[in-house]
Amino acid sequence: MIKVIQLSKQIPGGPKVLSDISFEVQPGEFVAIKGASGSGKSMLLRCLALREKWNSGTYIVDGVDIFKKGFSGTMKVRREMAYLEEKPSLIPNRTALKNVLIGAAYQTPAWRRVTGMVRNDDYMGAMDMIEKMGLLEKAHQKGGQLSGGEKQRIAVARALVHGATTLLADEPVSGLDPHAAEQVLSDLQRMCRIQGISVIAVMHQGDWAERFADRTIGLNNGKIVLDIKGRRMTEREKLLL
Ligand SMILES: Nc1ncnc2c1ncn2[C@@H]1O[C@H](COP(=O)(O)OP(=O)(O)OP(=O)(O)O)[C@@H](O)[C@H]1O
Repeated sequence: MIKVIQLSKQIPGGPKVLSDISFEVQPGEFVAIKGASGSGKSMLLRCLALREKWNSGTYIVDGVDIFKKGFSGTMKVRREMAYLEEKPSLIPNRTALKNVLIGAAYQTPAWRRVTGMVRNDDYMGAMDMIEKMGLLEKAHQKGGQLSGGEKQRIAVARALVHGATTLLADEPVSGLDPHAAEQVLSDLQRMCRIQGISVIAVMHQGDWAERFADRTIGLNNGKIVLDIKGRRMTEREKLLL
């Protein structure tokens, strides 16, 4: 379980972009973050991934107080929380499989990377993730030859290949056509339901959040103004974003 208590973030010498953010996310929950442009959605994800320093707040992951643990807390977040940036890129002339294996590169000794030899375990793990994203038949196709939706699904496989339990995804369907977006989101939904992976995704456009997420957290001006579970947003609530 992830627990965020009173997270605040101020840009050095600039504005406060997140104020008193508190929420919990259960294993297997699919949480959508919504809010107008500039409301702090990407900043919130980057803070959860520890890509941005928090000014204040408490961060508890599986019962571990991350900031109290220092370096080992940071390593826990790096291990357990996979971050998928908006429009991730694949290496176009490498296969989908190689692109996923690169996701595990920091766990691979330099000599293996130089010789290009891949551990059987890594190979199996990468193929397993590609299969979970429904793309086994594309594993040996070059990254540059995949469609936008397939690239995104391979990027999800690459982000999760080290065994992360949470995916932090910034606009995972931006720029995709509706069919591809639907496939990406239903894969993510399946991962939550079957494998208990938690997904926290910025999904501001359209009604994707309502259709695929279990819960919607709404931000306005760096503050949580909505936290809705198991139902659609009312028209009045939409006006708060
Ligand atoms: N490095 C920075 N320096 C100054 N201001 C920043 C920086 N990063 C973010 N901000 C500001 O923080 C606020 C929140 O930014 P953030 O990128 O989280 O917004 P967002 O809700 O994701 O917007 P969008 O939907 O347009 O991507 C914005 O006002 C932005 O200008």
